Amino acid sequence: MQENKKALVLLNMGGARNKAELKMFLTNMFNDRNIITVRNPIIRKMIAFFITTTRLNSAWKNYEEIGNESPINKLTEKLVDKCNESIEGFKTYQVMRYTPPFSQDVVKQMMEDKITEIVLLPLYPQYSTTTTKSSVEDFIDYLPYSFGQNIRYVETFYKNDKFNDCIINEIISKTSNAGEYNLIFSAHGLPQKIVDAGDPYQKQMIEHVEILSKKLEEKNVNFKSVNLAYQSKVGPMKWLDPSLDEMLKNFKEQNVIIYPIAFIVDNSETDFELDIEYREIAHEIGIKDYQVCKCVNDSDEFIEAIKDIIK
Ligand SMILES: C=CC1=C(C)c2cc3[nH]c(cc4nc(cc5[nH]c(cc1n2)c(C)c5CCC(=O)O)C(CCC(=O)O)=C4C)c(C)c3C=C
Ligand SMILES: [Fe+2]
Ligand SMILES: [Fe+2]
Repeated sequence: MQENKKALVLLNMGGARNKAELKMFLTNMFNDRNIITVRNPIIRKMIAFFITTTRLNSAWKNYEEIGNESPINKLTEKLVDKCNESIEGFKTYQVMRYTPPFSQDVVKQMMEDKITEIVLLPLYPQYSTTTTKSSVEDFIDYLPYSFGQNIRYVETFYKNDKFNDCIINEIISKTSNAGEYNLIFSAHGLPQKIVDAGDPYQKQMIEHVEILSKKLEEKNVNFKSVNLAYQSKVGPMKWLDPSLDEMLKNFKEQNVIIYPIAFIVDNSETDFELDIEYREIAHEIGIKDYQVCKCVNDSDEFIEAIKDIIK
């Protein structure tokens, strides 16, 4: 009888290691039918070409400020290594959606490794068609038909208690005086049109913030205020409200702690946007102390949460 060989596959977005990869990232992202939802692939290709061409140089300047690459790749690799050291019974792989390693190549490797059972873990706590669905569909597209049904995926894990403990502990580590700080959960934004078409991301995000607020209350950690805002708007369309820029304006001469609630590992949106760009905005507004929490990354606590999430 054939031995059962299980794989845990971490799915993430990817990010640029250099300027050529930023072009690749943008091209692949804007050709994704879950991101640009126009049906005609030729029109989508034209839109992708237009956005990539106009955005490339200005976007690259942001990566120059964080060492010429996104931290997302190295941090996801560290997480994979730690899973391989600590999670028994699984070989862990990573797949990125818009930069290598791509599904096609990893699936090929997994078939060579004679994997017979797969658990997909998209590194997005809340479900979105633009992230979870896009990554899972892309992976399954490359899985040979002969592999059969031995595959399952984690749709969301924002309700997982161990995961939420990781978030709470990071937030608590930022101050010994919560009453003096406003806590802002900052989520990556989404076009309103995608939510109106049925994407559950906003609803789950609101629920996640409620769960975390309750957990803080239970621990008797009482922030001056707890808020949810959306960062990283791209283009002229309406995106989810309130934006992080607008939210920060409420806290002139006050202290703020930001938690990046949509991400598992730090990336350009945390290291550049939150830590550099929004910090400057906060300074201009007159915010006194502005702190950005780290994502859960490859912390021992998060590895324990993964064990619980996939069990
Ligand atoms: C229409 C555009 C975009 C949608 C929708 C979108 C959704 C979305 N994205 C993330 C997570 C990440 N996005 C990242 C970068 C990034 N995102 C967009 C656009 C959309 N995202 C762009 C154009 C970029 C590149 C940077 C830039 O030019 O602004 C990243 C960072 C990758 C890295 O380089 O480190 C992450 C992570 C989520 C969770 C999400 C929807 C829920
Ligand atoms: Fe994004
Ligand atoms: Fe951005």
